[in-house]
Amino acid sequence: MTRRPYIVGNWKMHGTRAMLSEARAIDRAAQRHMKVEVALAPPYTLIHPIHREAEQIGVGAQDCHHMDGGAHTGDISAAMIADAGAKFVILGHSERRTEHSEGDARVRAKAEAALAAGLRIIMCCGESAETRESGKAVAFVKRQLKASLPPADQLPADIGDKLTVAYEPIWAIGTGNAATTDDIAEMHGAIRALLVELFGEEHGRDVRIIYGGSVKPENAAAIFAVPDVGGALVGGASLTADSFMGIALAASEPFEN
Ligand SMILES: O=C(CO)COP(=O)(O)O
Repeated sequence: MTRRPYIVGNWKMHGTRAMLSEARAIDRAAQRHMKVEVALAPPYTLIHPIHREAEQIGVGAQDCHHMDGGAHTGDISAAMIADAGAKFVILGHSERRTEHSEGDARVRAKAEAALAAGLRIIMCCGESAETRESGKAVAFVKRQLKASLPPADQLPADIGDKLTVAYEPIWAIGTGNAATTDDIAEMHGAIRALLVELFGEEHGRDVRIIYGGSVKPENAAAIFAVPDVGGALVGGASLTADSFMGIALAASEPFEN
């Protein structure tokens, strides 16, 4: 099955209620791009207000704790974000891995907790500039992803619906320098091969692999034309409806010919 392109906005630590008008505009515009699946991961505080109003877009969170509950001051569980209206959660983002010392085993525990709470997951992976320069990017990402994903027997049968992989090279995030289409093609091909090895031909091909790192309306069409690119995880350019929907338009055009 070929799934719709998946365009996800990661608002990171941006957005107060004043941003709800932007979310509304994204939701309205998304109704015109039904061939693309559009979603937003706002800060926790905006999940419920966006969920209440959104008719077309999916709403998710940027992280969750790996435990169901308990004495974890300042944390939030998968069940809590689901209760607020989240349908998915981004896990293993490099900013979490770096700023909160999250290793692969912790990320994997979060994935198991999220799936148990009925959430879909967007599992992030990506190498640093040093790793790329040393020529070990593909090996690093394959190892990181394999260690961060739950084993096949713990994943639900509808794996292509529950799991999306996001390749986000750290050096491309927020820099304005997206990876080249050649680098994206090589990495997404390697990730696809790993997914087929882990989950079998049918399920491994059903999982969308989306690219993140300085995606903008100007470079989106070229990136979406790369084989095995199933959408984008967008930071800065998802903060306004104009630029975010410019990216969604680039994803829908080839499918509207
Ligand atoms: O980290 C990202 C999305 O999760 C990418 O951020 P930018 O689009 O701002 O580079």
